Parts: sequence; C-alpha cells; structure tokens
Amino acid sequence: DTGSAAAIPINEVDIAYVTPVTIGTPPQTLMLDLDTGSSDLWVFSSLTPSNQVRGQEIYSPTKSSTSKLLSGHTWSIRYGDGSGSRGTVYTDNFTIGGLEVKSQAVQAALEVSSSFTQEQSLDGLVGLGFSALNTVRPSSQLTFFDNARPNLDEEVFTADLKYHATGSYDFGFIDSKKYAGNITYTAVQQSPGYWTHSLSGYSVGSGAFHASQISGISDTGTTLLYLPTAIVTAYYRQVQGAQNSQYYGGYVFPCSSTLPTFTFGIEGARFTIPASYINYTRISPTSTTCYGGLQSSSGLGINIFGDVALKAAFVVFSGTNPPRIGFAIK
Ligand SMILES: O=C(NC1CCCCC1)N[C@H]1[C@H](O)[C@@H](N2CCCCC2)[C@@H]2OC[C@H]1O2
Repeated sequence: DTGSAAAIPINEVDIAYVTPVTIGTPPQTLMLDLDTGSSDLWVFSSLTPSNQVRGQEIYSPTKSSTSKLLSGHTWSIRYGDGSGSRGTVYTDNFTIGGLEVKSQAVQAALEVSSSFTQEQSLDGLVGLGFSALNTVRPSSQLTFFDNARPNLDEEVFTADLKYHATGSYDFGFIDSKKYAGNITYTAVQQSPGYWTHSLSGYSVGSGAFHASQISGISDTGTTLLYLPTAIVTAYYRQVQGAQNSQYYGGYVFPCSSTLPTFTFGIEGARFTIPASYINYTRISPTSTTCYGGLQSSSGLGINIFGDVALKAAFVVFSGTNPPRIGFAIK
C-alpha cells in the first residue's frame, strides 16, 4: 500500500502544516498536524468542551459505526511550547491520502490548552515519532505509521514541506519526482522516541563550513530551527541590528536587514536554507522588527530541526531496522 496527502500551511508564516485525514464510517474529515516530534494521534472531538472549540472540525465517535471505546484508557500530553491536551481513546478506521489503517487508536480530547483552541484550522495531531513516546495508559498505542508499516510497499514516509506553499507527505514510497540528485541517509537513534540524528556541521552565508557533529531531532511539528547558542550568535553577528531580546524571547532584527543563508550538513551533503525562511515574521503586524527562524536551543536541552530547516529539503523517514533519515535537494 501507499498514501499521499497535502501538507498545507495554516497561516501566512507557515507556523504549522495540516493534512486532511478521514476517521470512521461514514468518513469524518479533519485537518491534522503530522508531527514527527510526538507519538499521540489526538483530535478535537464531541467530548471537547464547547468553550474550548473555536472553529475546529471535531470527531464524533457516536456518529461512526466502526468506532469502539478503548475502555479504561486515558492520555495526557504536554508539548515543548507548553501547549497540551488530554482525553480518552477510541479505535476507528483512519485514512491519510488513500492509505487506511483499521482500528487506529484515535485519542479524543476532553481538554485542550488555549493555544490549540486559538488555532482554528488545526483539528489535532498525528504523531509520527516512535511509538515508545505514546502517552495512552494503561497500554500505550501504536502510531499510524507503525500500524500501516506491515502493508506499506516500502517502510518509509516522506516529508516535502514548502515555504509559503502546499507540500506533501507520502507513505510507503519515495517519489523520485520530488527531489533532485541522491538521498543522503544518516543513522537515527530512536531512543527515547524522537527521530534523533546528527548534522555534520554548518556554514553561515558564503563562510567556511564548520564540521561538527550536532545531535538533534527532525520535528515536523516544530516551526523553527533551534541550534546551539554558539552557532546562532555566529549567524546573527552577520545581521545588522540583530539582538537577542529577553522581551521577545529570542533573536530579533530590523525587517529591512539583509540576512545570510544558513547551510547544514548531513554526512557529506549540504543543504542551504534561504534567508527568506529565516526572516520568519514581524513581531506584530505593523512592526518593523522581525523574529528569526533560527533560534538558540540553550533552554531546551535538545536541538530541534524544525520546519524552517526541513522545508529546505526532501526528507525520508525510514522505519527500517535500524531506522534512518534521508535528506535530498529539491
Ligand atoms: O511544542 C512544540 N515544539 C516546541 C517549540 C518550542 C521549542 C521546543 C519544541 N511543537 C508543538 C507546536 O508548537 C504546536 N503548535 C500548535 C498551534 C499551531 C502551531 C503548532 C503543535 O502541537 C504540538 C507541536 O505542534
């Protein structure tokens, strides 16, 4: 089997991408954020208090003839940005881009935090991290990818995220039309459950490449690129008027500044992030101060290769044994 679905930016700065999925019988369509940085599949539901729902589509298990309550099971998740949700669990038929998993664990939200309520075009998440991170108790549940794997033509899914445009997620095959040249693979450390791997180094603009093993996670659910402070300060030293603002919680600069590109290595391959991706957003609609798409990871305890980096490449998440991750120019 294979599947292929759109990855649609939910706003004009690509804060997140959503993908249409169908749940149940007859099919209920929701727009979910495919997130390689977590492993819970949860949705706004008929059980979510109405004062926490603001325009989202909801999953109603009682309207599906194939839904089953997973009795006695609950879940609760907290994300790195402080957002979170919790609830109960059903199994139902779940499809992404024509690829169906029967009896997928669908975690129905009984409560969501305010940042989810405020994002009216995001109806939940599909965790594509390793199933070890799943929060359902007393028995943890498998991700969509882990459930689909035995039936996939190839044990992979790919992410082709785009800057200010709709990209795609493919399951079970690698579409050679979506990239140029070769795919460079590197080893993944799957414990504790993220797609953890190393960059082989970096360069700023036309500067020299600094070879250095930089470990982090490739996370489609994180908007920005978070790297060690030394690298980030070296980058913003090249930006007129840049400063690390306590007030805004990161590097800001005059929107008129000229930004250098940022290049990261995967083994011997090099991937260049255009300056436009790093000129992320104005700090407020009328401001002339802009917030950077490259920020320091020092407070996080982990480096995060989020969408700002991933959208500069075609990325292959390979569930082979051992797992690996591949990057190609597109
Ligand atoms: O918390 C992180 N990443 C952290 C960012 C700060 C540095 C550490 C990692 N990712 C979340 C993201 O923010 C959420 N958000 C929802 C509203 C629209 C935007 C996306 C969405 O839900 C879970 C995941 O995706």
